[in-house]
Parts: sequence; structure tokens; C-alpha cells
Amino acid sequence: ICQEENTLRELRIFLRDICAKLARNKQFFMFTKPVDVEEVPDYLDIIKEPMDLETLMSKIDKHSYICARDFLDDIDLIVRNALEYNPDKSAEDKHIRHRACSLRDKAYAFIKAEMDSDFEDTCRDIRDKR
Ligand SMILES: Cc1noc(C)c1-c1cc(NS(=O)(=O)c2ccccc2)cc(C(=O)O)c1
Repeated sequence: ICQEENTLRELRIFLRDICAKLARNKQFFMFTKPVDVEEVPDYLDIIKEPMDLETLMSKIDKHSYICARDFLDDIDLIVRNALEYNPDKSAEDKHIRHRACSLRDKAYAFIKAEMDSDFEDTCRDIRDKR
């Protein structure tokens, strides 16, 4: 169990670093905080499960993720929400969809570049045993 806790601690350190790098990137500014319902009044009528990078970071600290796959599922949720709420041909909608796709690609690239696959396999084994 102690070894498992060491592995999960290492995963949290790793995920915080990736989340911080994404949140520092100016082009992802609109994904750094929950969509403000004052600014976007009908948002929660359309998007049933909001997600953003600040919430992602707090989930890391609450030990919500025990493998990179779970973390990437929440990144995919940020992207899916942006694509669903902004589906039109307008320049604004195209812009945010483009940024959302870039967020997904950067997140997957960071994980792939910095996580060796047997570390992720170890995390999956811990997840599947729990
Ligand atoms: C995200 C999102 N999903 O649907 C939409 C629409 C957006 C979105 C929301 C906002 N305004 S906001 O007050 O909710 C906010 C400001 C700063 C950080 C996070 C949210 C701005 C933009 C923008 O492109 O500038 C986009």
C-alpha cells in the first residue's frame, strides 16, 4: 500500500505540473475558470457538467485522479463542453472550438512526452484494484 501511495503521489505531482502549464498558456485563458453564468446566462441550460482547469487542479488535490486516463477524461469534458456550447459557423465559435482542440492536443502531448507507459499501467492496476 505504501508503494501505491508513492506512485499516486508521483502522479499528482506530474498532473499538477501539466495542469499549471496549460493554465499558464494565454490561449487557454477562457478554460482556466468556470464559465461565468453572469456573462453567459444560458450556459448551464445547455452544459450539464461544466469543467475548467481550476476545478481540474482542485480535483488533483482531492486525490480524484488515480491514473492519467481519468485526468484526460476531464480535459476531454472541457473540450466537449466548448464544442457543444459553441457549435456555430461564427468567427467567435470557430475561435473557441479551435482553442479547445488545441488544449486537448497539448494535454495529450504533455502526458505522452512525460509519462512512461508502464507508470500509467501501474496506476491503472491500482485503479482497477480499488
Ligand atoms: C469557456 C467558454 N465556453 O463557452 C463560452 C462562451 C466560454 C467563454 C466564456 C467567457 N467568459 S467568462 O466570463 O465565462 C470567463 C472569463 C475568463 C475565464 C473563464 C471564463 C469568455 C470566453 C472567451 O472566449 O473569451 C469564452
